[in-house]
Amino acid sequence: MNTTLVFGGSGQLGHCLQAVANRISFEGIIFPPEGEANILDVEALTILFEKHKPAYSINCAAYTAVDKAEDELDAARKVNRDGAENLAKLCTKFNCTLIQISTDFVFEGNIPKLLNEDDAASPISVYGLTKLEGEQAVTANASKHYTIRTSWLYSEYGNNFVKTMLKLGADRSELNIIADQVGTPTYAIDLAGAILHIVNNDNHQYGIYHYSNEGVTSWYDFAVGIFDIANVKIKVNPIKTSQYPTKATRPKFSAMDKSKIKSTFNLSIPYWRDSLIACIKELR
Ligand SMILES: NC(=O)C1=CN([C@@H]2O[C@H](COP(=O)(O)OP(=O)(O)OC[C@H]3O[C@@H](n4cnc5c(N)ncnc54)[C@H](OP(=O)(O)O)[C@@H]3O)[C@@H](O)[C@H]2O)C=CC1
Ligand SMILES: Cc1cn([C@H]2C[C@H](O)[C@@H](COP(=O)(O)OP(=O)(O)O[C@H]3O[C@@H](C)C(=O)[C@@H](O)[C@H]3O)O2)c(=O)[nH]c1=O
Repeated sequence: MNTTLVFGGSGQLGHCLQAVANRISFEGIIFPPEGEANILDVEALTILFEKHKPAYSINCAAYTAVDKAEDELDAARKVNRDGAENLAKLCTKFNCTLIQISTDFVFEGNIPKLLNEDDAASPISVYGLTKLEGEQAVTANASKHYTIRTSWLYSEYGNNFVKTMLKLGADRSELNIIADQVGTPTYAIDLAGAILHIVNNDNHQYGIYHYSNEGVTSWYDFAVGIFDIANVKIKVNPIKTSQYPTKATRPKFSAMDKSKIKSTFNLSIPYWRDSLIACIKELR
């Protein structure tokens, strides 16, 4: 039986992988505690690889605080680039396939079209830059890798936009939400299912893939959908990016084309609103 090691298992996607692996009785998946699986600690990682001899490693570990990263380039780069590079080198040494998770924020997002894997990445934030450097480190150092770019993750676990909206909706009567940033929300449970599907149906077509839910929306329409589905009465005002100043600049348009992952792995992807309904049902 193959062993799969998950790094960053205590984060949002890590929790979703645990939930889906349990649900589908996925065998041989291990979630080592962060104390034993710090992706910056090559010695500890080597011990783990020697012990478990994994066929797959899934890297969910990341520095994900987008605004904070603007003041913490070194800290973000350490985890997002150096950590990914450490895992890539060990995977090559131990003949393991690395599944690296990346982001739509590697794109500048100035062209209103569905982005595919060959479109040029040109990040406009420190977080996006360090995630792109992580992708490049993986491509350069892992002989077998699937690098999956995803976007706007949410779930019942960790911190995310859906939970923030529900929290704010409980004690505010009005909210201003940016309407001129467009992309696709992704239920992290769906992504976790897709990752385990790839492990189960590995056809060695290594490289970069895009995965989000289907459809395109703005943060404003996403928020309206959240309150509508959760039956929360609140006034939501559409605003421009310039009316909601943040440290990091975010792409205006970062919806991705998923044709490659769907055809390569025979995957079907749920529409974003259907998955949002499923998540809110879990949350309630
Ligand atoms: N969240 C989102 O909207 C999106 C996320 N992504 C990508 O998806 C992946 C998963 O994101 P998500 O689960 O939401 O992120 P989280 O921030 O929820 O989880 C990241 C996890 O990584 C852990 N971590 C940080 N540094 C290290 C380290 N040195 N060694 C081991 N673990 C570490 C964190 O632990 P601790 O909390 O203790 O620091 C945390 O548990 C990331 O690669 C992210 O860049 C892509 C698009 C959208
Ligand atoms: C809370 C709030 C946010 N917003 C806007 C700010 C921002 O443009 C957008 C989302 O804000 P958040 O800070 O929740 O999301 P953010 O952390 O920017 O989300 C990103 O995280 C990283 C990790 C990724 O990889 C990306 O794909 C993306 O999911 O909503 C409002 O307009 N009004 C509000 O009240």
